[in-house]
Amino acid sequence: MIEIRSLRKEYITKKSRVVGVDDVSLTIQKGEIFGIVGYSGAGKSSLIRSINLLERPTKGQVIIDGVDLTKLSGKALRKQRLKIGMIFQHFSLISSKTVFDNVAFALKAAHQSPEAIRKRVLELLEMVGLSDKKDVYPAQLSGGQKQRVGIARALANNPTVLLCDEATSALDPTTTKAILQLLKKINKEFGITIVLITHEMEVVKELCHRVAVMQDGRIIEEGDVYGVFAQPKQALTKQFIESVLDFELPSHLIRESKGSIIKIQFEGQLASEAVLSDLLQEHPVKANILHGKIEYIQNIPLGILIVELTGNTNDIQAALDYINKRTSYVEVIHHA
Ligand SMILES: Nc1ncnc2c1ncn2[C@@H]1O[C@H](COP(=O)(O)OP(=O)(O)OP(=O)(O)O)[C@@H](O)[C@H]1O
Repeated sequence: MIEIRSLRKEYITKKSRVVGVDDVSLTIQKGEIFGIVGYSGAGKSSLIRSINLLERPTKGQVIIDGVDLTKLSGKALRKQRLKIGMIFQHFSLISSKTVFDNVAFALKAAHQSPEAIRKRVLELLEMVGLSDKKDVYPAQLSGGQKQRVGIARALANNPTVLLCDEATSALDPTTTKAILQLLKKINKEFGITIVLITHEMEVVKELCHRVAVMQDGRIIEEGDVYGVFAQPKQALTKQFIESVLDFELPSHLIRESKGSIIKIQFEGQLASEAVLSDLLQEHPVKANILHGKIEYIQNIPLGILIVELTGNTNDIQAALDYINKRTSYVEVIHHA
């Protein structure tokens, strides 16, 4: 378990004092995949780098499995850090070393025997699907392969925590998916707690169990991923969600509409109920579907339907009341 308590990170520059993280408290459970999302400058890097003390917090505590890292230094800190692996946006591999030696490097730092190192490196390279690349140099690898080496290196000392600093931001969508699948597998098979920072909500949707949204150094919203996607509370969270779930109706559809255009949201098993056909049997309105989709978040469906209702005002109001009762969320986007 990771407990972050009242963490503050200030940077003192020649001209000013910049607050990177402003009083953040967070508990991340063992075995969880926890996403931290925010725009550039929100403080995500400062926060994740404080977890392994790559940045030493100005104030506050970082307690991992009961050990307060902020109280440690020197050898004791280096020993605890072996339990925390980290991967980076630009991979941070050593260009003059082969794939094998890049991974072995992490084990040498932990003073393992050459035989144990060899066995472990081969095991790790097989796990990330790079056994055939062990003797090549980073420059000969694709971005996705480089990140696989980064993952193998990060896992070398059997950490309990893996920190991912924008780990897929430099990769194309297909490679991103493959790396996210690998991270999912690692989390499932080894029960490693994963903390990742990203500016892409799509990554959170694919991978995370819980998410926190950061703005100006603070966490402004936190919750399980399905709940945050289905019912975001803060304006910034809504903006992030829209980047994944939203779409724009062609403006002529809205201009020419003679009824009410509504957005209906169906959560979980409600997504498979025949609400619209029931509605049309019970209410004298017409329903014209303008857009519809079902997203699966953590394998739970979230259905979104945009419908134009036409009929007389009272019937439309009664239809809206009916939909309200049967679904999770309904919003009138436009009234003719
Ligand atoms: N070494 C530093 N010296 C001074 N200010 C810093 C330093 N590192 C970060 N900051 C400042 O701290 C704030 C948070 O930056 P941080 O890099 O943590 O945000 P971020 O959300 O990770 O952004 P990005 O996605 O662009 O990396 C910013 O105002 C940034 O300018």
